[in-house]
Amino acid sequence: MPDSRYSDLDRPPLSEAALNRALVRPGGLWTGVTVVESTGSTNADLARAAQEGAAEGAVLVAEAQEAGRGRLGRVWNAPPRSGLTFSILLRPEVPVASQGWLPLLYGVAAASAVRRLAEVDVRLKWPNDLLIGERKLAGVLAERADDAVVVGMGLNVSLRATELPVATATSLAIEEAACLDRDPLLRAVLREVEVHYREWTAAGGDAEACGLRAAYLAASATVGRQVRVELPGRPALIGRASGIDRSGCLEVEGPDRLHTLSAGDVVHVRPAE
Ligand SMILES: O=C(O)CCCC[C@@H]1SC[C@@H]2NC(=O)N[C@@H]21
Repeated sequence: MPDSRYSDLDRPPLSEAALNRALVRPGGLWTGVTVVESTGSTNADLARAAQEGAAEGAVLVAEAQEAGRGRLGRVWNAPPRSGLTFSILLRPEVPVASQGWLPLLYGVAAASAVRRLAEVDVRLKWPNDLLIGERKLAGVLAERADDAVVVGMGLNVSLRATELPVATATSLAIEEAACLDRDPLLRAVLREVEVHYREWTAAGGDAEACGLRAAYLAASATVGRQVRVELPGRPALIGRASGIDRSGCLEVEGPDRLHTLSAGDVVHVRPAE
């Protein structure tokens, strides 16, 4: 049954011109925002552009995605204009060992922007899922393209309960958030990413020195919790998430020893205390 609280009027298109006016400025990180009606994957498109030599700071937004890519080989699809699906192209000049912080940085920035604008309590499931309670509001996928990194985000804005890809997801509309307007949400996320990225690169990628590690721990819903981590090609690990190391890896106190994980799918197995 259609949900009478929503109509297509709640899903106005994004204006490329307005976004460029708001975000692109001399000396700023963002060099241009492109809005397309539909594409396969904004991450794949920007990865191709990166390989062809595109400069840092390109932003690509799609009103609809037909083959959106998620972490660990999953898909990310949403009805047109019901969310934000966009990618950015970065060329971080920091040591490779520190680059694992980039997806976490993005999570911290996006969570802070959404929290402020939408007035919802967003926390981070490692590495960078945005959660409200235990429900997923947004996901972030960082992919290497030669020496560039493409970071894409999918944020559920006006999805109705019947449109959620999985029952464990949520949207700003379902959470009765203070803002369902995609334009200010997108601007806020990109501005916050720029601030954190500038601080992190100025600190040579040292997440401790620029306060990123502390900001991540403050936003984390995972550290301190009992977790099950599904690991690619290995049995799942059950233990207590105890910290984040210097490279952004998750530390889990397992039954045998301390494990340091650079990838994996975390499940919070007990409610937060
Ligand atoms: O699995 C996740 O949680 C990450 C989802 C990331 C989806 C976004 S949508 C925009 C960008 N383009 C893609 O193909 N994927 C990312």
